[in-house]
Amino acid sequence: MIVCAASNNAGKLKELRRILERMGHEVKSLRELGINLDPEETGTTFAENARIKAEAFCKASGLPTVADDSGLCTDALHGAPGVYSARYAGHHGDDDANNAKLLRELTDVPEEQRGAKFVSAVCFMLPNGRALEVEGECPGRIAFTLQNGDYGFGYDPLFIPDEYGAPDGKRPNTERRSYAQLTPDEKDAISHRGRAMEKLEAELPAFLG
Ligand SMILES: O=c1nc[nH]c2c1ncn2[C@H]1C[C@H](O)[C@@H](COP(=O)(O)OP(=O)(O)OP(=O)(O)O)O1
Ligand SMILES: [Mg+2]
Repeated sequence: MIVCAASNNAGKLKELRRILERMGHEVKSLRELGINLDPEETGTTFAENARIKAEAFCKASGLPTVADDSGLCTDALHGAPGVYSARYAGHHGDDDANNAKLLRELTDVPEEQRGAKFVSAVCFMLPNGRALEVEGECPGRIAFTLQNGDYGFGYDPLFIPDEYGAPDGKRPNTERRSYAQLTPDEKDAISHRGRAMEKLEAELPAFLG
């Protein structure tokens, strides 16, 4: 089917597009649809915010719409930045400032207390208002310095997933590669978003009836 991938974040959009295309859908971005809208994310949970975005963009596009609300939750900061991940350093979507702030907040936190997880809530909404909501998580750790790679966006250079995808399944991340140092396939197989979309794919046939 033709699906609106509803994100104003270029890095996230790229991931949603490739996963949805792998699922066999035709993807339209907000830009391709001429939709210039940034709904206020007033929810207190990832799921609430995903639904707010899915609803707004589904209305605007008239297409089945996929929205994702996601973020990084750290143990040492009791779940922060969480739903505030995009605006952690104050200015929405300033990845460099957000990464710098996270490193600063965790300056004296030792390795064994640097556990974290990435969370993605995905809401798939039909123009008739029915919605399918799923969530995915990826456990990992926060690095001590930026580990930039050939890929990634947002907090990717600071997140070390516990495992990553390999052709023969998943393998433990003993090399401590960051999300930014994984190929798209290696990331999608274990990422919060990849896992949420895996659930969506599994539940979609029954939902559509
Ligand atoms: O795989 C990821 N790798 C790195 N960083 C990530 C990832 N997934 C979410 N993130 C970060 C980006 C942003 O700081 C926040 C999401 O905020 P979130 O409101 O869901 O997205 P957004 O405002 O960037 O775009 P939009 O709402 O239009 O989809 O978490
Ligand atoms: Mg947002």
